[in-house]
Amino acid sequence: MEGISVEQAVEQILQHTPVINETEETELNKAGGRVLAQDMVAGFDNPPFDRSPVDGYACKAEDLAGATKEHPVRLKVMEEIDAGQYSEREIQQGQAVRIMTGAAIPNGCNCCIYQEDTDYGEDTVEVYSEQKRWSNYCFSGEDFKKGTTLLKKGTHIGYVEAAILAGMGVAKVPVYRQPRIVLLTTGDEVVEPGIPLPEGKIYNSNMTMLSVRLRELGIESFHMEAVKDDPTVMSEKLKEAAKVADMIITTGGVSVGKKDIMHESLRLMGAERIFWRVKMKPGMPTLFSAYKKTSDITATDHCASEREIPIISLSGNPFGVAVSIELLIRPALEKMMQDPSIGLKEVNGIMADNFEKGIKGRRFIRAYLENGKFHLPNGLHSNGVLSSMAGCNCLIDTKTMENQESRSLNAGDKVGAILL
Ligand SMILES: Nc1nc2c(c(=O)[nH]1)N[C@H]1C(S)=C(S)[C@@H](COP(=O)(O)OP(=O)(O)OC[C@H]3O[C@@H](n4cnc5c(N)ncnc54)[C@H](O)[C@@H]3O)O[C@H]1N2
Ligand code: MOO
Repeated sequence: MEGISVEQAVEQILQHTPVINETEETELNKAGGRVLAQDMVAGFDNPPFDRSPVDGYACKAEDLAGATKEHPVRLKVMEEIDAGQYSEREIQQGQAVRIMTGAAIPNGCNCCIYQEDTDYGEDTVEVYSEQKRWSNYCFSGEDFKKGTTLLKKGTHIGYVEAAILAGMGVAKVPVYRQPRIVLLTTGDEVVEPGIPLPEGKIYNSNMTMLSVRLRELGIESFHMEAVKDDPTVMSEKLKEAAKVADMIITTGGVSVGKKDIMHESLRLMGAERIFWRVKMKPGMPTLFSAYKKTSDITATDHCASEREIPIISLSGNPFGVAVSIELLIRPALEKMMQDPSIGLKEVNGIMADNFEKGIKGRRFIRAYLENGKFHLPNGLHSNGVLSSMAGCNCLIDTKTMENQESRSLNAGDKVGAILL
């Protein structure tokens, strides 16, 4: 197979991929999936007060010595404290307060009692069990202490991290700005879904695949366009895209046919070819270029700065696009977004089925991993066929086959894969 290895391809893509260091503030509710651009330090103890974890009563544990159902201890109930209320009262020997879960425990108390262990009394209460000091008692700061760094710069914000930020009282979250990715597809045979299909045409599945996958990986902002098979038009579109993009992804037109326009389009644009062809199936004819863009001189910034924009041109076959997104684009996004959660996850397992095609070179095979076993979907494994990939959750990498010389992959073989 012609070309460089997948690893070399990734290395070269990374070399020409910028890290986005610009930051912005986003609303807390929109922070999920973003990456923190600053350490987040607690500004107060949480909870800010000692609180009851039960609905019941708070009192002094010493008062309850020897309490049983037969010989209850009777305490005077001074007041009721519900969650959200605060009492300045100092509780004395023989006294208790009625208290609800989450309410601030008043001074003088050192335990809380489940109301089920009492007679639910209003003015006085009979308590049926002893308590140790500090039992059913949550201390202020048990969640976090003022001055503690709770989340570090570079943290991927998931639902838990977002909720921690909410608990800290943060409404605007400092995050790295999102990469601006422009998606262009080529192909005179390709039309957009939603219109009747003319003879000789197919619907554009690559654009939707790329945009939805990017969204799944946390990238919302991008521009998309289907461009006809004309190198002059495409080179203009590429130049336009380069004005706004941090990265450009194209599909189709990278092979050797008369209409494989990407080579000429990128030359006309003035982009530098870094590599063409990767030793992998599908996605072999992937073309990677870098475009040096000089930003305009502005009034405030008198020196023109040069920026490099990576242009990843994928083959048109939809399964090739699906595989290349994972192997080539994800590592670039991981670097660009400084988000380790985007990195590839590798898994090992055992083949449950035979792979019926012969294996030449390094191949990535769609599969479904369940309980350590790789199941192959029904339907063709051709590179232009996507329908059989529905429901698959991994790509088997034939480089991980125990017997590298083997041309077949059979049930029982140990093999590795990347998770989708
Ligand atoms: N003589 C040779 N022919 C081919 C070679 C070769 O080495 N010598 N390589 C083959 C391999 S491998 C691949 S992969 C393809 C790559 O072709 P291109 O990247 O130039 O892609 P296209 O020709 O434009 O399209 C390939 C295939 O995918 C369909 N397609 C394209 N765009 C879309 C889209 N947006 N949505 C859905 N489907 C799309 C297109 O209609 C073609 O069927 O070249 C082989 N040929
Ligand atoms: O590299 Mo192509 O995607 O094998 O069919």
